[in-house]
Amino acid sequence: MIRTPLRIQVEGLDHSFGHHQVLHDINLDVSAGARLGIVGESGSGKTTLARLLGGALGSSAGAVTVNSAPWSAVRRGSPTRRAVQLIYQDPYASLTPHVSVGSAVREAARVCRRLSRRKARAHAEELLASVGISPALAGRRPRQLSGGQCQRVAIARTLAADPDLIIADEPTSALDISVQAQIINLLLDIMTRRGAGLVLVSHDLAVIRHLTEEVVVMHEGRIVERGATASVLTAPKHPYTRQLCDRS
Ligand SMILES: Nc1ncnc2c1ncn2[C@@H]1O[C@H](COP(=O)(O)OP(=O)(O)OP(=O)(O)O)[C@@H](O)[C@H]1O
Repeated sequence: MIRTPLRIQVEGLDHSFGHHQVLHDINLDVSAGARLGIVGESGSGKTTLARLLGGALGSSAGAVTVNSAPWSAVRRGSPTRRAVQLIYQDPYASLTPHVSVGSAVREAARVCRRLSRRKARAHAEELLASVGISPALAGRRPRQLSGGQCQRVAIARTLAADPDLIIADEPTSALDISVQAQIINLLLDIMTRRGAGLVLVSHDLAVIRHLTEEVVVMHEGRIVERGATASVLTAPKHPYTRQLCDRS
């Protein structure tokens, strides 16, 4: 299938929850090959921005567009919607509790790739194997797996959609240190082997340095600094970025 090159544009985005304005005048351009990090202290608006970028949260008309259309105009299940996949901090939250992990990945493969049930089953097994989940675990429900295993399943399900861009919000922060590196390496492998782009929200500047080429620094709902990851993190210009780097 030939796809339109993906481009998400954010222009003058403000966002409020009730009377609380949490994002102020955000401007950002993200395309399929992006490797963009979003950093900032807790409450600075990173998750909100990630969800708006991925169309998981509605924005004021026209402030966030995907291939020039507002997310609200992009149909569920459409190729554009599938091209952008979100991975959340809590791996259990992104899976349905009573559905076995094998079924979750199989169903995603069936719907996203329009496969027959038989082919979807085989494809789901391949995807689970590719993230290191053995077929013996496919019948388990999310809570019968560890957090790390569950995050792998969430990634396998994301891969079923063959995304151009993965938006990952703190994908390792709920996991044991020993498992974090495995998930990071998995994301790196997906980017290099499948050519998917990544928008990564993380508190961990070492991870941001490892996985991204550009970074935006958020403070109190505004982007206060942006640029090549290596230069922003090595020679931060904004005082807030300096503080962030000093603390890590
Ligand atoms: N659904 C919501 N309803 C009301 N307020 C919200 C909602 N989601 C987020 N907020 C508020 O918006 C602000 C930004 O939150 P957000 O989760 O985007 O920050 P963050 O930088 O991702 O923080 P963290 O690093 O702790 O996850 C916070 O003040 C938060 O309390």
